[in-house]
Amino acid sequence: MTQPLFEIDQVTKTYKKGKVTANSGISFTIKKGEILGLLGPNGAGKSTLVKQIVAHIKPSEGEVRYNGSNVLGQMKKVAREVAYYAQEPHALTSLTVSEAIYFSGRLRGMKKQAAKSEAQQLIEELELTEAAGKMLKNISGGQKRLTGIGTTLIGNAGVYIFDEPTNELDPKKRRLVWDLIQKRNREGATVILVTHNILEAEQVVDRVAVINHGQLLAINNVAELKTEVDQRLKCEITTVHSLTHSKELETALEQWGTVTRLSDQRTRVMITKEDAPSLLEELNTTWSSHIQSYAVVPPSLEDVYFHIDRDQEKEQQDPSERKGEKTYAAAGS
Ligand SMILES: Nc1ncnc2c1ncn2[C@@H]1O[C@H](COP(=O)(O)OP(=O)(O)OP(=O)(O)O)[C@@H](O)[C@H]1O
Repeated sequence: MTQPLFEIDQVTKTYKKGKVTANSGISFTIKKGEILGLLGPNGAGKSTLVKQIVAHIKPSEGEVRYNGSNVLGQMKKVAREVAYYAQEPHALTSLTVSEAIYFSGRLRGMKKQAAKSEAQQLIEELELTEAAGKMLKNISGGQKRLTGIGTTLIGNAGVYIFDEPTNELDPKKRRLVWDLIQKRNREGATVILVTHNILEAEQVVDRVAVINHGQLLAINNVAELKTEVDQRLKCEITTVHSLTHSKELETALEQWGTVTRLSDQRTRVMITKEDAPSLLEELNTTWSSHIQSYAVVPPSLEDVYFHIDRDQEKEQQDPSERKGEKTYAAAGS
């Protein structure tokens, strides 16, 4: 078996003499060349985990190994080979955009000329040309983020860790950033991505680790996670009038599966894949004058996330509901 790139082994971090637990007993591996998403709500312990991975935080217990050795024993190598985009804004506010990107390349061991030309290329790719000569303290929040992306991408690190890279960016810039991250991954880089933006993450990640209350709740590829949650499809229907005035339609929909009213005129029916064609035919014939539009959608990563989160909330409320048989967390896979 090929050795994983990172092994996160029973990692725990506590603060305030053990009173605050940022994470607890987390174990999983990261494969070379994959894009792994870390999902979880605010305060879940995601940033703490990535800081442990890049050796910025020493675990209270357990260890993180990079290519088989503890990251704490090879901090210079890790700093050179693992580019980390932190959530906190850039500290070097008196540098210009191009200086910040150029010097990051130099710190990663690049020769002057190579750093200069790659910085120039990244400035163009990130559409920062107009801001290139301005100091970081004088540019917008979004431009600061893009500069941070540039300082992370320069120098072909091999591993990129991004903590919320698309915060504060407009939709066009977000797309630009995802494209650049995916391009690096196609060239062989490993990417770890912390994000709240599940819909965007779904487009780019190979596997997802779901974290909450400092614990790893699930790790698997998106398709597998989805089948573990619910194999039914969602049929979302917009009616011409409120469903309150179409009792017959509501009763008819209830024959197909669980009906949820999303708003006055929007309704969701959970249906099996096999039933979908017949339901659509009925909507098109019997109910066509009642219906404005409909769409059949498979479960999304967002559904997976809320499903897992709901399970954990239940377990915390009532430990007797602990679901020993749940097999989301394929730790070490
Ligand atoms: N230096 C610290 N001292 C005390 N508690 C801390 C410290 N850093 C983090 N914590 C606590 O550890 C927990 C996990 O924090 P962390 O920043 O890892 O979460 P996160 O998932 O990255 O959250 P967000 O999505 O909001 O950035 C939180 O309860 C946080 O308050």
